[in-house]
Amino acid sequence: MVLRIPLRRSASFTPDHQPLMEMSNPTTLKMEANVLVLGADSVGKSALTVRFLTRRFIGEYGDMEFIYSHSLAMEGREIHVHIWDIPCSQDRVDESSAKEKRVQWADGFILVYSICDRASFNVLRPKVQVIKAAKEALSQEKVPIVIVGNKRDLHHRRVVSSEEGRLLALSMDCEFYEVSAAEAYHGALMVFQGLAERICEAKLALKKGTGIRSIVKSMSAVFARKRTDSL
Ligand SMILES: Nc1nc2c(ncn2[C@@H]2O[C@H](COP(=O)(O)OP(=O)(O)OP(=O)(O)O)[C@@H](O)[C@H]2O)c(=O)[nH]1
Repeated sequence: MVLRIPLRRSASFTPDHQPLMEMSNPTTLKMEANVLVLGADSVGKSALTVRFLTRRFIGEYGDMEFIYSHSLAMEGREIHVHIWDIPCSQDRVDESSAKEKRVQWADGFILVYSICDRASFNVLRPKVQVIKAAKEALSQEKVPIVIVGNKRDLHHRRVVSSEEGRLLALSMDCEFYEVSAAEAYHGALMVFQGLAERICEAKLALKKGTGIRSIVKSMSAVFARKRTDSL
C-alpha cells in the first residue's frame, strides 16, 4: 500500500525540539542550504528524508520527486534547508543537462546506499567523482558530501560492512553515517543537521575568502595606481 504522506512541495516544518525564540531574534543569521539526496533504487532516500522532516517512518513512499523546505535553528543561525529528493527511476531517465542543473543547485549532497545491496554501494564512488568534478571546478572550496549506509536494522542481510562504508567516505573526503530510517529519528537528524552546518561553514568561509580577495584586489589596484602616478 502506498500511503500519501501529508507533505507538499516546499512545505515547511519546525521540529518540536527546536528553540523557536531564537528564530525570531533579529540578530539571528539567516542562511539557505540546498541539499540533494541521491542513490540507487529503494535504498531509503525518501524514508530518510521523511524521517528527518516528520520523525516518522511510514513504510512506503511512492515514486514522487519533491523539494521540501525545513527550518533549523542552531547556534544563532536560522538555516532554511531545501531538500530535493529525487527517485532513482527519474534520475536515470533525466538528460545530463537536468542532472547537471540539480548538481549546480545543490550546496551539499547526501548519497545513500543500502547495507544489504552491494550494487547500491558500488555506484557511489563514481557519483562522488562526478559531483566533485562539477562543483570543485567552479570553486576552491570542498563540497560538503555525506555518505549514508541505510537499513542498519537489517543486519542479518548485511553485505556491505561498516568499515567499507567508512573507508569509502575517508578516501573520498566525505562524512559517513550508518543509520536505520526505519528504526530511529536520531540518525536522520545527525545526517541532515550535520550537513546543513557544514554547508553554512563552507558558505561563510567562501564569503570571508571573497572579502579578503576583494580587499587584496583593491589594495593592489591602489599600489599599481601609485606606481603609475610616480612615473
Ligand atoms: N528495513 C528497512 N527498510 C527501509 C529502511 N529505509 C527504507 N526502507 C524501505 O525500503 C523501501 C524503499 O524506500 P524508499 O524510501 O522509497 O527508497 P528510495 O531510495 O526513495 O527509492 P526510489 O524512490 O525508488 O529511488 C521501502 O519499502 C521502505 O520501507 C530502513 O532503514 N530499514
